[in-house]
Amino acid sequence: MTRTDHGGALLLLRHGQSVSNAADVFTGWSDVPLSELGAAQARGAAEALRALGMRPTSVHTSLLRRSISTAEIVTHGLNRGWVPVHRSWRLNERHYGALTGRDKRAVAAEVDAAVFRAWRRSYAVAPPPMSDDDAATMYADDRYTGLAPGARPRTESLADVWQRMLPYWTDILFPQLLAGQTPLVVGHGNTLRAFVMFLEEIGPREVEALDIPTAVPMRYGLDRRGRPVAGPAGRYLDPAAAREQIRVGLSHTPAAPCSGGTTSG
Ligand SMILES: O=C(O)[C@@H](CO)OP(=O)(O)O
Repeated sequence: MTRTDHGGALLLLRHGQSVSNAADVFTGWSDVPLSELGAAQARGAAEALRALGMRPTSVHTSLLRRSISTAEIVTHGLNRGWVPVHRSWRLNERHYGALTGRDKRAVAAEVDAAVFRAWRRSYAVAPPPMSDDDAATMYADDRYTGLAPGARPRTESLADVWQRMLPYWTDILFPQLLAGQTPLVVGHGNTLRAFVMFLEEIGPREVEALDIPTAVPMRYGLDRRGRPVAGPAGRYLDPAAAREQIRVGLSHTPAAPCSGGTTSG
């Protein structure tokens, strides 16, 4: 694979608001649709990318419909519905274990605030695992038949998320970037936290304060060493839109740490 002079650019986008985000429910691998606001946010993301002249050459989604729908809205909004699409369970949201489908405020009322925060935002701590029955239902879904039984998560920490995303970066995204392409990854709040942690070499403590707003595009170019770097304005193509999302998000679940500006999405 030949590397171009400038390398490619990686575009990252969290899906638009889902109905579970709107209801403040732990989502993880549950497959919920976009809310009306989420679909409008996806149209806005397409508009932002078009205004800034961003032209993705491939699109990468999880197997979850909030990622797939957002990607469809964005590519059609850019008049680039023809670009190759790759989908992988490796890009799924972090598996939220036994918290999946539970009301965030109800869980916050049951456990110590530090435990709740560690489940949501720490690097190393995973929430309690999903029950056998719930896992059996989840993995009866056709989309997961390719996943070896031993590789079907019952819960995941952010560290686990990065481990299962790493082959996708190494085998699919990085070669595309070295070839000068512009892959667009339409991901999830916690998978994109793991991506940003890796790309910006953020440490486990610092990542606790990192949150990713819905449908605000981010861009990383490649430096001369092939290391991805954020542009002069930082990771967000529209920092003002990111700040607005963060401000709105702070009215949700009272668990997000405040330093660095976070949102529950
Ligand atoms: O529920 C989820 O899967 C995630 C993102 O939507 O929530 P949180 O922001 O609490 O990690």
